[in-house]
Amino acid sequence: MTTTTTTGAPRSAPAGRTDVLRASGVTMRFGGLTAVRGVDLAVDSGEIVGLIGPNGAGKTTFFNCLTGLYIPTEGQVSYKGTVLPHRSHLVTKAGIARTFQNIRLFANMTVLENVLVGRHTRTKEGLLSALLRGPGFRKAERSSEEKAMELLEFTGLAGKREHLARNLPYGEQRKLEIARALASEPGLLLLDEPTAGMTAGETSATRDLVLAVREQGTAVLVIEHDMRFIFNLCDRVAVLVQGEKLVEGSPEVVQADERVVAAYLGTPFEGEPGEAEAAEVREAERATGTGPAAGTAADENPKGERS
Ligand SMILES: Nc1ncnc2c1ncn2[C@@H]1O[C@H](COP(=O)(O)OP(=O)(O)OP(=O)(O)O)[C@@H](O)[C@H]1O
Repeated sequence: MTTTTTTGAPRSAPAGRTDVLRASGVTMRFGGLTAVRGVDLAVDSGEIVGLIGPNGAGKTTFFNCLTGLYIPTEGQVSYKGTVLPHRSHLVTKAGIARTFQNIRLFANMTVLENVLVGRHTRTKEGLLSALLRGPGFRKAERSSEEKAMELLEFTGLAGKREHLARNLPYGEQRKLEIARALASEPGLLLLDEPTAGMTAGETSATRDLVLAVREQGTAVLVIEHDMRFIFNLCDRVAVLVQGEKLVEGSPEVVQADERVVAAYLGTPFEGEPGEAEAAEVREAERATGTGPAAGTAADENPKGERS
């Protein structure tokens, strides 16, 4: 895959693969702020796709639109050909699981219990029952326990099954989050900055884990600021800048795209998302005399970069 795309609907899965995720024209506005603008993105079976972009580019907002936490202002999201509801537990039930930028474990529950809670969408018992550990949950727990232990073996945490989540080292807490997400048996796993704050060794272990997740048949969409991690791991990478998809393609194509480098360095470039709107505002300010006077430092440096 070496295509570079900036516009257009998400393409269909290539031969031998099937559509897992298709996001079409997803836009999310918060009042006057458009955090995500008309983003198309597809993930196919067997793929690991990276989503990168500078701080505030809209990556997490886009994830929240995919997982039903936000109702997109425009656009729609399908999973395996079915449009998803705007309810996060129904999205999980449909087959999309996620981890969050900040660790969200049940700190005072054991490692095993955390994974068992993650099973609740695949059992008849609800989350409340799981948290209260009522009789119905205990029965369902017996059949879930085997699956949970498999996941703990898979993530290398089986030996710590009885440890409280809060006592795990940071890297293992991140692993536990992934194990818990996998407990819902997803077809797509969304990871939001899985290596943030990790040592090089932990990052490398996370890479191996994500590759193993793919081997087990779960496609992955991952947000990450660690470029080395993304470019070594992903089959395809999409770049968001100011809420818009700027580039999408193989890691080689994306790394070589000078617009991506410029976006990270904060250097203006031709056709930059939001640049046309910014130029209109500057023109209006000039016309009404409300903007900075021509020739000032601010006018020459419209992005307000420090020199
Ligand atoms: N609930 C919200 N209400 C208002 N504005 C929001 C909300 N969530 C996000 N934003 C704004 O939307 C923009 C995109 O934020 P978002 O967190 O999605 O970016 P990001 O690419 O994930 O950034 P980072 O890499 O720093 O996590 C930012 O300007 C942010 O302030």
